[in-house]
Amino acid sequence: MKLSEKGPGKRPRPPSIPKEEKQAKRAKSLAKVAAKRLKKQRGHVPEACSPEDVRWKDIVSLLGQDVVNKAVEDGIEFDSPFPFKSEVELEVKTISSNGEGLAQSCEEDSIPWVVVVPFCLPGERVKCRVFKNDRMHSLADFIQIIRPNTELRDDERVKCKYFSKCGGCQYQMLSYDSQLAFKRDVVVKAYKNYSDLPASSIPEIQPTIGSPLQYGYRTKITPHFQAPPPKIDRTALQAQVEAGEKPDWLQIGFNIQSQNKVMDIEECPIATPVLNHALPEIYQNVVKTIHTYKKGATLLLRESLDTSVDPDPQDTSKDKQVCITNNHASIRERVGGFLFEYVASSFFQNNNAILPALTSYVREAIASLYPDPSDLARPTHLIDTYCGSGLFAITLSPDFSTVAGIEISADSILYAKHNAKLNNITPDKMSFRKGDAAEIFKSVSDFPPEKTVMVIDPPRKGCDDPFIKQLLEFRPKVVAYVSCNVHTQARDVGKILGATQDVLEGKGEKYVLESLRGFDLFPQTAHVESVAILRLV
Ligand SMILES: C[S@@+](CC[C@H](N)C(=O)[O-])C[C@H]1O[C@@H](n2cnc3c(N)ncnc32)[C@H](O)[C@@H]1O
Repeated sequence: MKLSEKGPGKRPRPPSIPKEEKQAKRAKSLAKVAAKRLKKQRGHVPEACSPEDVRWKDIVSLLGQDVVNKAVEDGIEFDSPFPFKSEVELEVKTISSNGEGLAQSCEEDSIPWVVVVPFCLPGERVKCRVFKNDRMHSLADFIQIIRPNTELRDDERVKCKYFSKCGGCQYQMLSYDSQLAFKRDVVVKAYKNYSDLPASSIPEIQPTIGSPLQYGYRTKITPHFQAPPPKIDRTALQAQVEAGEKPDWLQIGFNIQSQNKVMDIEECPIATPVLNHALPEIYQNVVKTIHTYKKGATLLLRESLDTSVDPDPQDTSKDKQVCITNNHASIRERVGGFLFEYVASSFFQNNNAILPALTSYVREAIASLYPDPSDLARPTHLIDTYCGSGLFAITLSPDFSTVAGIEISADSILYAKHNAKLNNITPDKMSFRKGDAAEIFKSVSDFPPEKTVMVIDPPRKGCDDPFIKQLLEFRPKVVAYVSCNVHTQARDVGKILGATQDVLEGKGEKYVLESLRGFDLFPQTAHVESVAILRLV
């Protein structure tokens, strides 16, 4: 009989695979995936100064270089004692520069291995779930504190209801003084691990300067969300959201810790009150229109002074803070006695409260190198590389006769020129140009290097070699290096000081690191801004 003759619903079913066989097949395919992943890992070397690399240096320091070398020699550096998804209780030994706990088993015969667990502190016993194994360490999700470090931890300090789920702020259980002390250690370790400088070349690292606001300080947040699932019935979705119902799959907020998955956020305690006030309406607008989105999107909420009021650097009486969501709109803010405007999508520091302290510190740290105002060696010229919309060029300008800035973003350069005007600084004193930072050396031939200060404030990846090479050829008298990534800063400062012998040999000059200190632009998180002052002597 032909199959078609059997009629509908009469087709012979394929013989069902026994359960054990199915399980064995699945285990085999999982093992294949794990082996493939391991193969990839073995060849994977984290990029220098990346968070993985910074963590690896902390792991090596905890295990000891000899122990790591021995494990590599024995070929066991990927032999994790913790299977995927295993739940374990461990002792937290220290905290990494990324702000995660580095934990170990306390069994005497345990093999040397570190488990990286967020939201826990040195001296604590923590329960966690391993989700990834890597070279001599595992990454784990935090489950619970079994034994707290009562000297450091006070969970009453935690102000965010998403703490330990959202990937944002790891340090809320700490006192603010402890946060600042941890951040000082990050600067110390960065210079030890990345500068390649002898300890004698690194000055005593000064205490981290705290932010006047420890919550409610972030002037910019960027919640995001994913598009509707591809096969969803959009008409039904529209009816659902128009009826005021939010679909379960729609999450608008920030990423869950260690996951590439968004979680709903109704408020963010580190964001300013103005942004938190505006968030619910913006959130609801996305819910109501989600059926129109083909792709996911990132929202922008940025605090600004009301730009419909005429700008006045001195008069603050008409100041009114508003929330801007349009990427192309102008943002306005004050820093000390100066006014700044910039396009909403461009870079500007996100903690306005600490900016007067940061910019004054850089200004005073430079001035303190020449305490006598009549000193003829006092620098008169300033170059602000990576200048954005002119923050350092403008706030430091009262101490200099001539100022130049360079920046890759055309928008930021337009605004830097506008900001000079806004603050009554004339174009014969201050000029800005668009270009790669290294291009600046072509246009400052009339700047006397021995009277020039150079501010460097690059993105997280730091400076590239052509820039450092030209800096060493130009030889500005003072370099103020401001950075949101102290590891690349340490690497670059190491190159500037270390190259001195080769490049400046015969000229009787060398750069010295005069001072180094962190600024807390990012309270409740593990991030630290670092300011290094270098002088050619
Ligand atoms: C950390 S921000 C500092 C901006 C400014 N100093 C401030 O504090 O507002 C770094 C800036 O460098 C700019 N940038 C990135 N790569 C650059 C390059 N190769 N040359 C010049 N500027 C660059 C970015 O557009 C950004 O404005």
